[in-house]
Amino acid sequence: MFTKDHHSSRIRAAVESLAAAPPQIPGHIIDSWLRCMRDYDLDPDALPEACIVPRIDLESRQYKLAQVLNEAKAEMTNLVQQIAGSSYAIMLADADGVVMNCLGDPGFTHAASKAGMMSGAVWSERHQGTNGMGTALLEKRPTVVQRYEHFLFRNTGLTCAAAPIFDTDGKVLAVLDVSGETHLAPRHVLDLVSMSVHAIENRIFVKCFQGKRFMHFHSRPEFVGTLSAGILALDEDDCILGATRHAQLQLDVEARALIGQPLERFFNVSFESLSREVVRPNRQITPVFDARLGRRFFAFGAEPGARIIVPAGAVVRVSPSFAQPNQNYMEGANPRSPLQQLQYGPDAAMTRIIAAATRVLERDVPILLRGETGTGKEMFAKALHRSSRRADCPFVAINCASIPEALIEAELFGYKSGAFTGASKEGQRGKIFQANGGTLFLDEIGDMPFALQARLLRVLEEREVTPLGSETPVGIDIRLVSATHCDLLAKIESREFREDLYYRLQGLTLMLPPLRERGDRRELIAHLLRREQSDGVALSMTPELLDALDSYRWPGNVRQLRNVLRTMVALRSADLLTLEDLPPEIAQCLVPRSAMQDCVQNADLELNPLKSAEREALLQVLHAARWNISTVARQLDVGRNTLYRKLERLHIDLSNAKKPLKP
Ligand SMILES: Nc1ncnc2c1ncn2[C@@H]1O[C@H](COP(=O)(O)OP(=O)(O)OP(=O)(O)O)[C@@H](O)[C@H]1O
Repeated sequence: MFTKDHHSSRIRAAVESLAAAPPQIPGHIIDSWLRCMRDYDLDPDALPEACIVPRIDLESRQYKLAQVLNEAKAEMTNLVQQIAGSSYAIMLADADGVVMNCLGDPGFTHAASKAGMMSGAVWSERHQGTNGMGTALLEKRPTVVQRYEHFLFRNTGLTCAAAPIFDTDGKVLAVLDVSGETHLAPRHVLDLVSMSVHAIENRIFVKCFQGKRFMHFHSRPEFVGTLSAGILALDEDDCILGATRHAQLQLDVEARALIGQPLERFFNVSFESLSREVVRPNRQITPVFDARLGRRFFAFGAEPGARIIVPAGAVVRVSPSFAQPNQNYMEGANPRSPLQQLQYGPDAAMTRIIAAATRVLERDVPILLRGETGTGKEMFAKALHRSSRRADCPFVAINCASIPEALIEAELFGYKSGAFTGASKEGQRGKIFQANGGTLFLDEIGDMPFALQARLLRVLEEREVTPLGSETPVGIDIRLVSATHCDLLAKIESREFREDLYYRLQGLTLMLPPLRERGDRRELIAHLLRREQSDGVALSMTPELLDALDSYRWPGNVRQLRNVLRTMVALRSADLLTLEDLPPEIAQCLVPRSAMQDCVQNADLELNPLKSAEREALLQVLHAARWNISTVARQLDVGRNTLYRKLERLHIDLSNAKKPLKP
């Protein structure tokens, strides 16, 4: 145990006379201490303020790193389970050392956030001195930093194990870290972190080359299909499209020398000869030879669509039929924009409105969002803003229904000092001006006082605001998004809403579907439940509960669903939620599942006998699989999209099938 003085004199002595540094201090730690003193001018005793990036910066970094974060999620949850019970935080930071995601032991993550271990905190070496994430990013290799190896005395309570995540060209994308106050066996933890990093890299690789053929290989047969195996992605002509880091290591060739080359230049096999083995019940591996050096490897080939082995550390503990995120929607070769992330699975209405909004994203078209309360209109407006080039400028929301009528004018347009009794001396910039360069979201626009509507219209037409008490207009550049749950046409009819303003607001009107009509409801439930498990505890639910939540009518839409899940999580007796956890007011409204089938049986159909028989057969399979589309797709060995097309052709309407007959 060192005192503060001891700690800093030990570092200074080691840096000043490298030869005299105690041998137990590893070389990479001394190198890092040197950088801290000479390059960053840090003081071991200093207590610098934790550096936290602004929220908007964090969100844009998370957006850029979306694919890595998506693929890392499951692995981080695995890690949580593997080191459960210790006081630790598991963090993923981007290549600049900014923490993107932080999970861990609930007791510790609270204390950890005080030590700056939280989303948005910067753990680069420059900011925090020698530390797991910052030093691993610079060293570009898995790194342990134990207590007094930290440069800043204030971090010496921690032990960190971190490993960088690379892309296939060797560029560092991010870093995964486990940091704790307890003295975890650091080498063991580093092994776990390194395994998770390999699993994440493999997942990203497989996702990037989705639909391609893969060859898995290793020099030892027992390692084929494990994390240490190499994976090559191949096109139909056996040409190499990509290679994982392990593939490059084993072949001792860099990606750029592999890509575009025929497979036969490196192995004495064709993909055909390998994949023939895969159809056998027990996946066989085939001995193959390195075409250049004659070394022996073992390999198997996986056809596109075949279940690809993405070796992972441990299996995530979720109930087997709990809706997993729909792979096609949650992930993809390209990161999804914040708008696209609002869709969790197949749903025609969401696809349509997201596509329409994306088309006008960079055009000066005002958007009017309609939809029942709680359908996510404000979330949609925010996502629209974050997906556009205005993302770095303000998003300003104003709820026209909740501001007293007397204040709304000042709130919107601002005022000069002394404009009215009670006005502040300095005056105030109105919300419209605050949104300059960004997005102004007018929620509950139907409740805007009639008299004000004319002023708003003028602002929109002339693109300038004149604060109360002023005569000088100020030019503005805003994107306008408004929202309402009421029928504006009826309000126009009753002379409560100006028709000219209505047409000015609705350059594009988008109707958000109620939750009960969304085809991605089950995936949305799964997503919201995952959001509630921020303390790192893996929550799951029984299939019965998922069915029940799926079939409820949700008058309060996504807001109500989120609140119900939040309550269930808070009051739960175990991490596996069951029907018992349902709030009574929801449980009372449920209808037995058998009653739900009628609507699909009695559809008014015009199908030929063959199609009718196919429909019957498919209904039976769906029924047996509890209407789980992924299960059915797997059983029938077709893709989910093909299955959805088939359902449509055979007039099987899933959302009807699952809806209760009465709310
Ligand atoms: N697509 C979504 N994904 C995750 N959560 C959502 C989604 N849509 C809505 N929510 C949740 O529901 C809550 C309500 O959403 P939001 O305020 O955007 O709805 P709204 O339609 O604007 O409601 P209101 O009409 O009552 O103002 C949000 O706080 C959010 O937690």
